[in-house]
Amino acid sequence: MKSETIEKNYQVAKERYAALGVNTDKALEILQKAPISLHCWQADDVMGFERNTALTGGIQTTGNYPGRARNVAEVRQDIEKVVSLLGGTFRFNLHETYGEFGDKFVDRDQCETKHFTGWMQWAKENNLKLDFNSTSFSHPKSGYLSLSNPDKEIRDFWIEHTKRCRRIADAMGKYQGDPCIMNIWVHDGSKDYTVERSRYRQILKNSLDDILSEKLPNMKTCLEAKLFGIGMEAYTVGSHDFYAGYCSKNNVIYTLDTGHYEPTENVADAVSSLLLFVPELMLHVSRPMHWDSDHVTLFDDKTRDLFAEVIRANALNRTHLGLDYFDASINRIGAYIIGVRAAQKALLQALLEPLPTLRKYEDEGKWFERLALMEEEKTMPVGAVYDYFNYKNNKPVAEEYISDVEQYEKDVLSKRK
Ligand SMILES: C[C@H](O)[C@H](O)[C@@H](O)C(=O)CO
Ligand SMILES: [Mn+2]
Repeated sequence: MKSETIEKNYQVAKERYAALGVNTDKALEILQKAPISLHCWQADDVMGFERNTALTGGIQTTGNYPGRARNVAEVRQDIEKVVSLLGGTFRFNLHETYGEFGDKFVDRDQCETKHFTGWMQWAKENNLKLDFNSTSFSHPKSGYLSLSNPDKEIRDFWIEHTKRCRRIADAMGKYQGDPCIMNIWVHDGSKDYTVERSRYRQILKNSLDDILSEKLPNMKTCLEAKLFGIGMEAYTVGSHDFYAGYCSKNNVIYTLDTGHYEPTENVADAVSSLLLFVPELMLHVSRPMHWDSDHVTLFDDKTRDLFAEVIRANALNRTHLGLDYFDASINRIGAYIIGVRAAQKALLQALLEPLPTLRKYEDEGKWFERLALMEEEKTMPVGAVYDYFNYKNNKPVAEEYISDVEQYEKDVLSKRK
């Protein structure tokens, strides 16, 4: 798009929003600084680099599009490409299985900071802050139960793993001068009706109490709830109720993954409730289709609602923004960019909402006026403001990035056999 067109469109949009009392320049400043945590696992279909094991834990990638990153160097190369095509601020979200373990096999209860120093240096060089995740899936000891396993030996193995991951996250946070956000998601659950629901939840609670008893100043832990997994349809130990209770009681960050709730539930509605009782939220923005299928995040109603709720609750400074999907059926670099841009557009649209007017209408019981303005908002020129954001960042505007992604596929991804 021509520079003059982008600037002209922005001026028109700016005036249109200003007429509603909204300052587009201010919204762009906030968008620029709002960090989005890029999940490492879209690059390689959640395989990691520990050893060649199948993906387990009730999650699944589908598709066999060529160009999957096969090693640490390729993930870095891909993420550098992704970031080069995006405006804004980014973090990078690593799973433990993406460590640099060398030739010797390092089991999960043996992981150490030294396996991640290469990532720490790379992140610094690329102006990224790291986030981290313990990894309980895709391991011979994963089974159906990890931290909630009645078998002490298996449970202790996962407790040790998770404690070590927290220490690694702490070292990352110290190195980068900014807390590393460490997510704990365990797949624990059961395919069929379960009698001892209470017992496993009691065990999970005890394991978490033990894990979280260590005070680590440079990291923050968050706990991710889930409704069900593949092969774990009947019961998930770490359900929403479990973690909402645990996080509220223990002042722990709750991870809200948009793919982890009943399909007709409005996940956005959880934001304002949870934030009354937990210190912060971590978002895993995903797109479930029929089930927790982890399709690429889009600028759809659910994503827009989610970001609108964060802004309406005045909670951007208490919300960590992350993505979580893994689509192996399309170009993976393109998948990252579509998802990030969708999240940024949703955040921008939320920042451009004429909130004082809407609040006033609501207070005065003017519900027709409230509904009318919310309806008009949908077709306001948010696209022109977002184009200007990318243009100002010297990044591809609108669909221009498609050809960059195609070129990278030709030059790099297609050569990975
Ligand atoms: C790979 C991630 O840990 C995983 O996607 C988790 O966050 C999740 O959402 C599991 O369904
Ligand atoms: Mn998730």
